[in-house]
Amino acid sequence: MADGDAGGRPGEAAVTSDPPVIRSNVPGSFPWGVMHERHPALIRRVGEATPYGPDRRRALDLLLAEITDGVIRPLEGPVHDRELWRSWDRGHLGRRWDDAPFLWAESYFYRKLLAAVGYFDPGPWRGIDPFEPFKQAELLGKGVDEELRALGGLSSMPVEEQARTLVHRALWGNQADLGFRLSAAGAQAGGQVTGLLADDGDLIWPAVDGPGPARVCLVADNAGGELLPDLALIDHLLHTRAVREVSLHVKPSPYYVSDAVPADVVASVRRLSAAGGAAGEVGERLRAAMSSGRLAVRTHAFSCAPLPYDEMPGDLREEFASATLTIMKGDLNYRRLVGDRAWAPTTPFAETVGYFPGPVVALRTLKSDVVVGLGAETVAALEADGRPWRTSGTHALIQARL
Ligand SMILES: O=P(O)(O)OC[C@H]1O[C@](O)(CO)[C@@H](O)[C@@H]1O
Repeated sequence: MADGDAGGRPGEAAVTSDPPVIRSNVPGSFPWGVMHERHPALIRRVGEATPYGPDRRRALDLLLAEITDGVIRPLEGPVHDRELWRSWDRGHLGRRWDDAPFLWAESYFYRKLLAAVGYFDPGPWRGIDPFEPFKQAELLGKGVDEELRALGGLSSMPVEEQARTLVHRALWGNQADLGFRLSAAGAQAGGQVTGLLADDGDLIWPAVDGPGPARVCLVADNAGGELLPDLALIDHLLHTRAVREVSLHVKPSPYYVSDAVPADVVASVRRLSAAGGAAGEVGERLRAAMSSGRLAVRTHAFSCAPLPYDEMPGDLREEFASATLTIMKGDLNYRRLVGDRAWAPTTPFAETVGYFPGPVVALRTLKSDVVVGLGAETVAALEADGRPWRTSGTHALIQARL
C-alpha cells in the first residue's frame, strides 16, 4: 500500500473502510495553510533567529522555493538517515508536496529544514537547534514563572486533586506549541473551553496504581510550557505514586518547531531546580531519578518518522507493550496514534487504536482536523457554534484505551 490510503495497516488485515488520509491539496484547508503559510513563515523566522552564513541562507531559500512550487526532492549528500527515509518514503519523493499525506509532508519538511541549516553536517552548525532561540525565550518567559509558582499550591491538596491538577496542567500545556503560534489564529489563541470534549482522566490512576510496580512511558511533545508540567506529572508518578520507572520519550533531533529534545529536558530540569521552593524540590527529585535510572530519557528514530504509530518498529512496540501505561502528549502524537485521516468524529477511540500494544491515554488540545471518540451531541453543538473548534487549540480531550 503506497501510503495506507485504503487502510492496510501493517501486520493487520486491511481495513478497507478507513477514511482517506489527510492531504494539503485543498486550498484554504487547514493543512494547506500549514504547508503554504506556516512553513514559509517558519523558514523566514529560522533565518532571522540565528546568524547563519550565505550557504545556509541559500539552502533556506532553496527549501522555500521547493515547498512553494516544486516537487519533493531527496536529501542530498551522504546523510546518516538516507536509508531510514528510503524505508519511510512510500513513493512520495518526486511528487508534489501537496499530494503527499499531510503527516508525511510536514515531517519531511522538518527533516529538510535541518538539512538546510546544516544540523547534521560536519562544521559549525552541527547540532545547533534552529528552534532553540524560540524555545529559550519561552522557557525564560513569564508564563513559565507562573507555571512554576503554581507547583507550590499542590502540596495543600488531597492526592487525588493533585493528580487531577497535574494531568490538566500537562494537558493544557499542549495548547500553544511554537509552530502553532506562527499563524494568525494560533498567535491569538489562548482561550480554554473548560469541560473537555472527552474525559477519561479518571481511568488513569486505577491503571497506574494497580497491583505490581508500574512502568509508565510518557511520549512528550513540546518543550518549555508543556514539558515543565509533564515533568511535574512524572515527579508525581515517581514520588507520590508507586511507579517504579518512567521512560520519557523525546525527539532525537529538532522537530515541529518546539518539540522537546534531550537538551530541552536538561534545560527544564535545571529551570525547575533553579526556581527554588516546591518547583526546586521537583527539579532535584527528577535529577536524582535520572541519576538512578528511574527516569530514563529515550530518543527513538521513529519519534521523528512521517508515519502513524501503527507502523512502529518492533523494538518500540515492545517498549509500549511492556509499559503499564503510555501517555501520548499533544496533537501530532494524537494524529499518529489514531491515524491522520478524515475520521468521523464519532468513531470510537478504541477502534482507531486497536493495534496499540498496551494501555494508552492521549492528552491533547485540538490543533488539527483529526478527532475521534466524541459524542454525537457534542459534535452537533460544536458545529452549530460555527467557530473552528478542531484547529484553534481552545478545546482539549483525554481519551484512554486500557
Ligand atoms: O505540538 P503539537 O500539539 O503536536 O501540535 C503540532 C501541530 O501543529 C501542526 O504542525 C500545525 O502546524 C499540526 O499539524 C500539528 O499536529
